[in-house]
Amino acid sequence: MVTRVFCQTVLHTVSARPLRSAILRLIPRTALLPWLSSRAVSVSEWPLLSSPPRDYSLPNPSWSTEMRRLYEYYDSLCEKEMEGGEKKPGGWGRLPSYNRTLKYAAGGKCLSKLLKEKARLFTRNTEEQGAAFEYVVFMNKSEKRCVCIFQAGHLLEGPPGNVHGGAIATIIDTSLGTLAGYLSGIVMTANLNINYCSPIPLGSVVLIDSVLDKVEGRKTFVSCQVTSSDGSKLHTEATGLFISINVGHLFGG
Ligand SMILES: CCCCCCCCCCCCCC(=O)SCCNC(=O)CCNC(=O)[C@H](O)C(C)(C)COP(=O)(O)OP(=O)(O)OC[C@H]1O[C@@H](n2cnc3c(N)ncnc32)[C@H](O)[C@@H]1OP(=O)(O)O
Repeated sequence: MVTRVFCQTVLHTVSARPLRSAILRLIPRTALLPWLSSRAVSVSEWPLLSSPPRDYSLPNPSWSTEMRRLYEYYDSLCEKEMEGGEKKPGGWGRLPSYNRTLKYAAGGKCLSKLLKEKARLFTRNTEEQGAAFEYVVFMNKSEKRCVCIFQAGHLLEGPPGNVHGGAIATIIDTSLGTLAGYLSGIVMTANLNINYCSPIPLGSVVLIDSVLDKVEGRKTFVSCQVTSSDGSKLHTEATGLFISINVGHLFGG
């Protein structure tokens, strides 16, 4: 709370960008985590917005039967509050997803003012449902693993009828980055290695299963496999290196 108030004060009062960055660099990453990480967000915790932001990871009419089936499967594994306030243990949790991560993270509204007003998260930049990246991430903290259910829309075409390699890299970066960020705080991608094994048909649903390999100081090593929804076909394999940064790094510090 103290950190949050401090950051908001700095951002409101310090207008010189280098000085602002320098001050923000002094704040430990871990202190910022609770209000920057996407898992800290819930609509009920966002009283500053006049209308709640759209959570793009919830089912919408463009989702295929397979996408819904997988969503319902992982959702059934999630921790749920039961009648009487007791929690049904599950180990899994669904991560909400907004089109301006920083703005909708609790307390991030002030930081987001420093960024371009029209900026949108690359994977959530169209309102046309089903056109591009339809995905939802389920996190298993104890297993240090996450599963992303991804349905590739028609705007992601590369080879005729199949998904563009850059779009595949994007959803891999998103999945691995979400896992690394969840486990290590604010991170940036330093390295991605991708092996494309078989094409992903447009409109199909795939699973991106990501795991933590190791953490060495500021370096978080993660890897993933992209498979068909029944797991029978391997489409892509990747490894990623994510480096923990101070928030000032995002502002040129
Ligand atoms: C914020 C809220 C998020 C919420 C979730 C949103 C969901 C969406 C998720 C979307 C996710 C999307 C995410 C995105 O798309 S992030 C966007 C794409 N990434 C970038 O633009 C990053 C650009 N690069 C940099 O900013 C810096 O180079 C970084 C920050 C990466 C490191 O610069 P920094 O000056 O800080 O660190 P350092 O140079 O002292 O190096 C430190 C250590 O790391 C080792 N090293 C460095 N680079 C490499 C390399 N390439 N291979 C192997 N090793 C490497 C290095 O040897 C050293 O090791 P050691 O000597 O200590 O052993």
